[in-house]
Amino acid sequence: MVDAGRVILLNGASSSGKSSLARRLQASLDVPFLHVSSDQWVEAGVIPQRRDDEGPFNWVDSMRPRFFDGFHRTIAAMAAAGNNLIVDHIIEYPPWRAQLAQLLTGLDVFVVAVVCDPLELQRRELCRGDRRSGEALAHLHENRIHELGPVDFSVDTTAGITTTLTHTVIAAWEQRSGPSALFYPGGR
Ligand SMILES: Nc1ncnc2c1ncn2[C@@H]1O[C@H](COP(=O)(O)OP(=O)(O)OP(=O)(O)O)[C@@H](O)[C@H]1O
Repeated sequence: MVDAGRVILLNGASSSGKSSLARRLQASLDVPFLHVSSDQWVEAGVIPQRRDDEGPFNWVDSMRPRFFDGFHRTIAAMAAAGNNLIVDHIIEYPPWRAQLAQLLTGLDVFVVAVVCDPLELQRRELCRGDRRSGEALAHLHENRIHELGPVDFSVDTTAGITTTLTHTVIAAWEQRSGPSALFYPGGR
């Protein structure tokens, strides 16, 4: 039996800087961590381009729930195989958080809220041009992703992801004790 990997779970709105922070953490940590994101699957072309509103290609009601159900299971599977993971994710709904808590029970998990000023989120969204306008604010105000339950640590990327900020996250992770806040009851 291998020892399970440790999981650092970054949760933040689109454009909050999760992927950028994940890469900085990966580069700074003294042990290898895999950076895992559902975006990587999307960018690799796993999803068929056809996304009809009805029938088997219906994305919103049919394919998307299964896609993320499976993505959540892969996090647990990769960690169980002994991989340390930095998971870059948007926990959009209370059942997603509950499922992650259930799947990751018994593992060493550290949940980090990646927050950013809404105006800066909108600015980044506009600049990058590869995200739907309003997506980041929808994560904050419709999904209320930062109200789904307690976290272990929180970082604000509004002023940039500096070496100091990266080391602050690593120091907090190194000082973690007891079960992750992920396993405490959710917020709303
Ligand atoms: N601190 C920052 N200051 C300025 N720009 C940033 C900062 N962090 C990230 N960006 C830029 O904002 C955009 C989004 O960053 P990133 O991909 O890291 O966010 P994300 O939270 O992973 O987004 P998504 O969930 O949409 O994939 C990128 O173009 C990135 O270069």
